[in-house]
Amino acid sequence: MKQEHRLLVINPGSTSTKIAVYEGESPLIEKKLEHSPEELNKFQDIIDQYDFRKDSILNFLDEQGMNFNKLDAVVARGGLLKPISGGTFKVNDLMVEHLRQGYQGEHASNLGGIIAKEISNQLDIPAYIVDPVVVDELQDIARISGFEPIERKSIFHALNHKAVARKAAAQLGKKYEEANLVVVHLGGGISVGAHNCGDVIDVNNALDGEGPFSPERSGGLPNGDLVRYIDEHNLTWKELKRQLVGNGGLVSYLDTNDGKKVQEMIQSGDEKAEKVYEAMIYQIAKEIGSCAVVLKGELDAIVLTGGLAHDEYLVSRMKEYIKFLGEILVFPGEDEMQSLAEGGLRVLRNEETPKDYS
Ligand SMILES: Nc1ncnc2c1ncn2[C@@H]1O[C@H](COP(=O)(O)OP(=O)(O)OP(=O)(O)O)[C@@H](O)[C@H]1O
Ligand SMILES: CCCC(=O)O
Repeated sequence: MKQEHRLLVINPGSTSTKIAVYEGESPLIEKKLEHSPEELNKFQDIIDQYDFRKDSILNFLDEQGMNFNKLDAVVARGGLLKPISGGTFKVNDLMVEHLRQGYQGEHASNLGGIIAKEISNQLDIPAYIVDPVVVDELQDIARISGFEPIERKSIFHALNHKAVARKAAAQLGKKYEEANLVVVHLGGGISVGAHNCGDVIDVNNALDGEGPFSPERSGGLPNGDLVRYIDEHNLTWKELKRQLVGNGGLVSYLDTNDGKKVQEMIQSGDEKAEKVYEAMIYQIAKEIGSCAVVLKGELDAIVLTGGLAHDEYLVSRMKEYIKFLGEILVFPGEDEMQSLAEGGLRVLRNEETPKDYS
């Protein structure tokens, strides 16, 4: 009988590192290693977490009695590289260099490709990344910001967007390449993308202050007031990022990034929590409306996904705003580990040629 390919899958997120071992499409081991703020705050920059994250992964796999020699590849979630098209990329030295330097900035997923490459080098097997956060399929007009020195960028939860969009299209009896969808990833960050026949032609840069606020991100802010705030507080770029990206949004107003906690606050009559949560839903709904306009109203469905899509209160409040736009499909949570494994398998099975990062 033909042996299925075995893959190690690594997905470093802002507060956790998800690990899995797949045999074909089936997970043999799955683990989410949670990292407390106390653990992570010890590190100045995300890249400084490299040894800590790698050791956490290797220690866990050792505890599981993992036989590394049976692996065929390591697949990881990739980070803030140069803008690239979607698909599976082989991790090469240039990619590792760009992930280390944070070519387009800092993000936990920068660590994915670097750790994957190191483990794969030791085992003499390939390392891949799939649909990294810099997948760029923007239509040209969407690149224009309104101020010439600054161009809009595509930075979003591409892996989950693409995976869920394919599922939604299948549910609608269409190929992804034939469907028009507005996909809404509701995680620690929130990205809302207009998917036009297989390409994400416009999306808010979820990491860099575009679009709605989210559990951890401020989203777009009034420019003038932001500049005054930086000036008054004498902030460096790094200090500002720390406030707006990790400590913006719900964290800034309610001191938590946890949607379930916010729900508890609302249920116990906390009026501020209710108002702020409603404002987040309102901003997301506005962004969905923008994407519906980008698609000129010709959309097959709006697709809600990510952790917050588990929250029935949020989903029903959201529907009040957007139901006039058409069908709404909900895929709570994310399927990133499975999507990473599938991206690696397509290459190992010679169904797809891995792309070269150059
Ligand atoms: N049942 C639920 N009710 C309300 N909120 C929930 C529920 N389950 C998860 N969440 C919230 O979803 C958010 C996290 O979503 P998710 O796990 O998709 O994000 P992440 O992976 O941490 O970050 P990102 O997706 O931005 O990379 C948190 O605010 C979490 O509390
Ligand atoms: C995936 C990039 C956007 C974010 O982390 O919010």
